[in-house]
Amino acid sequence: MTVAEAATHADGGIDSVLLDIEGTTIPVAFVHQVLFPYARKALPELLATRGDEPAVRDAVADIARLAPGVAPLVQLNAWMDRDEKIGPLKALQGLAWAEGYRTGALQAALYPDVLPALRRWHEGGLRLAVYSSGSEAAQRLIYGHTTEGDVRGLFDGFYDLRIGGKREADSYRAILAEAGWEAGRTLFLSDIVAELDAAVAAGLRTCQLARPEDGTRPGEGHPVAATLDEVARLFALPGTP
Ligand SMILES: CSCCC(=O)C(=O)COP(=O)(O)O
Ligand SMILES: [Mg+2]
Repeated sequence: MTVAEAATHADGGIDSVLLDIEGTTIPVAFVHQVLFPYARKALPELLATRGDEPAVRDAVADIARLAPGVAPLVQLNAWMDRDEKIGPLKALQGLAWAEGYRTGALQAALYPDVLPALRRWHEGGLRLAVYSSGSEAAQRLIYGHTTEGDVRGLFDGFYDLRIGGKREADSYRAILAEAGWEAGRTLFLSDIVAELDAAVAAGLRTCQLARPEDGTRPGEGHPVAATLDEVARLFALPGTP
């Protein structure tokens, strides 16, 4: 759909926006070249020294259930090699990143268009929430440690894989039920077409972020935007520049 066509179809009825993180609000390069390597390096020591913490114990128990007989670190490395979106890996990565944000080694640099747009949308009365494969704790860390400070207050909710996988329509239904949002007035933003397809199956409106700096390719079946300002124009969101 072209920008003009989407604008024609826009009814101005969006009151809630659900946002993916990687490729939508944060550069793919930051996740793959900064966050993932940081966690991969930190995980051996984390497993060796923090095994008594409930969150670590729970994640290790989940790994044993999903991959019986495989050493936790071996399994984690295999999942990381394949960029698997799987609960215990995401929980442990979140714990590793917490230390990086605490020491200042990590700071989240969002795409430059993101915070100005989210602030306008928030001030304009839109409800915002996050849905990422990264754990809820990791999401809060990212938005709590951006280059512009703690912006967690912009969001009403943080949803992760506990609600279900991002390519399953039931996950979006569960988010709507929990948030009390209406499907037809909720816009889901992501760079991944399979996620957008699942959201459409649950009745949500969708827009793909295809950001040239990430090399994301526009897919079929959804309006496409390169920035959140373009999303705002396509869907007549509050504070459209
Ligand atoms: C919470 S930031 C790290 C994101 C992450 O771990 C990941 O796998 C990317 O998932 P997304 O659903 O945001 O594309
Ligand atoms: Mg993404």
